[in-house]
Amino acid sequence: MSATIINGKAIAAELRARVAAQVPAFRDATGRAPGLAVVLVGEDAASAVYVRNKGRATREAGMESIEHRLPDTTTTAELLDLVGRLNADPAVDGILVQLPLPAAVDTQAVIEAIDPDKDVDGFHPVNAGRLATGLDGLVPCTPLGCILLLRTIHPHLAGLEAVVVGRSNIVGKPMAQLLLRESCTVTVVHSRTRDAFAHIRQADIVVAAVGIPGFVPAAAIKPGATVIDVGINRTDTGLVGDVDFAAASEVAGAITPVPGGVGPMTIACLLRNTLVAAARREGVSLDLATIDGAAA
Ligand SMILES: NC(=O)C1=CN([C@@H]2O[C@H](COP(=O)(O)OP(=O)(O)OC[C@H]3O[C@@H](n4cnc5c(N)ncnc54)[C@H](OP(=O)(O)O)[C@@H]3O)[C@@H](O)[C@H]2O)C=CC1
Ligand SMILES: Nc1nc(=O)c2c([nH]1)NC[C@@H]1CN(c3ccc(C(=O)N[C@@H](CCC(=O)O)C(=O)O)cc3)C=[N+]21
Repeated sequence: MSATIINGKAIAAELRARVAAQVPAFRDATGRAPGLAVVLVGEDAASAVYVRNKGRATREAGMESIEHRLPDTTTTAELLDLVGRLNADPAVDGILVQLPLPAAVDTQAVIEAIDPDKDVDGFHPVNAGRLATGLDGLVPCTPLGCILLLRTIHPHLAGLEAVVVGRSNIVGKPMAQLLLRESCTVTVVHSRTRDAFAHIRQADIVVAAVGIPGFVPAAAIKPGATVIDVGINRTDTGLVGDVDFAAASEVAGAITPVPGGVGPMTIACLLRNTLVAAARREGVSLDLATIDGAAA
């Protein structure tokens, strides 16, 4: 069997277009564009590429991109000061501090300093708590992008068995919360799980966010399952995911490629979250079901 390849690049382009289509109404209502501030500390080459891509996508959607590039000697105090100024700036609707930060910086303090209503990454404990308790908030971009990809295959996710591989605060845990919100039966496996593959083999939906190239083998996938590969691993042979794509695509029912799967959705969801944050701050109403493509 040959799996459906889920075209994240195309689905992300559609989401970006739906977000961009809402920007003129926001401008008319408020007299300004939604603004996204991105903070990049240090010279990490991969981070610089993402930040450049985010800036371009933001401008293409008709939003304002505000980039702050700081040296890798930047202190926690300096970052807290910058975040404080961005919190107070009425032209800034979204704040993203690119991770990882240099080891000397107190990352948690920086995340907690961001105004939760401008936290377009959804990493602030207030937004994690809102997600866990069913309140409206800002949801992490990568897991949200995974849900939107899953919906293209499964219009109804309720009742499906989902296994999330990885339990990080930025991917695995919020992914599990979102799948639970969709009424999936959710299992989270991690490095201390006794037999991760035994769990994965039961899953209708596998979301792999491990950071190990090809960690999930074809033998661990239930025939026909939907596989979402979050992994972005740079190897000698190029960018690869956490799933053995070539073999897994012979077993799965549907699978995301790397590149061209989850990555582009992360950026599209960042624009979506910036629009959502801007609209909530200004009291402008939005039809989220239409933007997310979930309208009947
Ligand atoms: N496409 C995108 O937009 C994004 C992609 N990524 C990519 O996703 C991947 C994961 O990222 P992130 O969540 O930040 O990574 P982390 O390193 O923070 O988390 C990795 C998780 O994998 C688990 N793990 C490690 N080894 C095993 C194992 N042998 N068996 C089972 N579980 C294991 C860890 O378990 P434990 O907790 O026990 O240590 C941990 O929970 C990376 O490749 C990253 O580059 C990340 C963000 C966005
Ligand atoms: N505060 C913060 N928020 C993040 O969301 C965040 C972060 N820090 N740090 C790093 C990770 C990683 N991440 C990606 C975004 C886009 C692609 C992406 O567009 N990938 C393309 C390929 C890009 C390439 O070729 O390098 C693809 O998969 O097709 C990948 C990874 C966001 N992250």
